[in-house]
Amino acid sequence: MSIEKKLAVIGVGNMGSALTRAWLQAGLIEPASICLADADTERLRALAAELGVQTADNRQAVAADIVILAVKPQIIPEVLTDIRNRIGASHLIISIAAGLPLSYLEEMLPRARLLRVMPNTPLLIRAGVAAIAQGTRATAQDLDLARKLFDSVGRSVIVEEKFMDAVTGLSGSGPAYVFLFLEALADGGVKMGLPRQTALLLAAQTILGSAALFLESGHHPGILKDQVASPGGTTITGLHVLEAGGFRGLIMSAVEAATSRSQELATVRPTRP
Ligand SMILES: NC(=O)C1=CN([C@@H]2O[C@H](COP(=O)(O)OP(=O)(O)OC[C@H]3O[C@@H](n4cnc5c(N)ncnc54)[C@H](O)[C@@H]3O)[C@@H](O)[C@H]2O)C=CC1
Ligand SMILES: O=C(O)[C@@H]1CCC=N1
Repeated sequence: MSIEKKLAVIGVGNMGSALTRAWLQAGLIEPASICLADADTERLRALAAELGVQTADNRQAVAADIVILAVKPQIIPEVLTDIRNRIGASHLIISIAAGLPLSYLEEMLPRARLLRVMPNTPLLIRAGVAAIAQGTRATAQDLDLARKLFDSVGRSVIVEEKFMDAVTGLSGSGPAYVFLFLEALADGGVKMGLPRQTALLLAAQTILGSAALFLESGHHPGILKDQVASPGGTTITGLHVLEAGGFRGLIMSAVEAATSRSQELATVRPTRP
C-alpha cells in the first residue's frame, strides 16, 4: 500500500528523520519520491546517503506534492519565508510543529491545503500515535492520505484543532514521561538487588504488556489494576506509596504543564515573514 506522490520533509532532526525512516521501512513510499531539506547540511547529507533519498534546500524541496514541516515552531516563520512564493493550491502541507495554529499557516500560505498533525517517536517502530486536525482548505482526500501516512507507522485519530495542545501534552510528549517511568521502575529493581539489564527488561515488558492488555481487553484501567492487587499483598502496599506521593496528580500536572507550553508556543513565534 504505497503512495504515489512526491514528499518533502523540511527539518530532519529527531522527528523529521524518524518519520522518513519509518515511512521507508513501512514501504509506504519509494526513496526516489522523497526529498529532505535541513539547515544542518552535514546531518542532511549523512541521512540522505544512508536512506538513499534526495536532498535540496527549502525552496527547491517544495517541488513536491506533500510537504512535511518538521522544524521547531520558532523556526517555521523562517522556513515559510523560504517557501511561500513557491507554494500553491496543488500542495498539501502537513505541519507537525507543536503549538502552531492552522490559522497562522493558512494566512502565510494562502492557497495551500493544510493539516496539523501531532505524532510521537514510537512511530519509529510503527507503534506511534498521531492526531490529525484539518485546515479549512484541506479535503477529505487529504485527510485520507494523512491517515494512510500515519497509520502506516502506528495509529491515527482525527481531532478538532482545539484539542491539539492537549494531544501534544499527552501523546506528543508522553513517550518521555513513560521513559522516565521505565527508568525509575528499573532503578527500583536495581535498588532491590536486580542486575540492571534484567531490571530494564522486566520494566519495559511490564509497560508494554500492560498497555497491550488495556487496549486488547477494553477494560477500565482501574479493573486491571484491581486484578493485580491481592488483598493484603505486595501491590496494594506499593500503590499506597504511589498514592501518598501524589503520583496521579503529578502525571496530570505534567500533561497540563506541557499543554500550556504548547499553547504558549502559538504566541512566541516571530512576526510575520
Ligand atoms: N521530537 C518529538 O518527539 C516531536 C516533535 N514534534 C515537532 O517536530 C518539530 C521538530 O522537532 P524535533 O525533531 O524534536 O527538533 P530537532 O531540533 O531535533 O530538529 C529540527 C531540525 O530542523 C533543522 N532546521 C533548523 N532550522 C532550519 C531551517 N531554517 N530550515 C530547515 N531546517 C532547519 C535543524 O537543523 C534540525 O535538524 C517541532 O516543531 C516539534 O514540535 C512533534 C511531535 C513529536
Ligand atoms: O517537546 C516538544 O516540544 C516536542 C513536541 C511534542 C514532543 N516533542
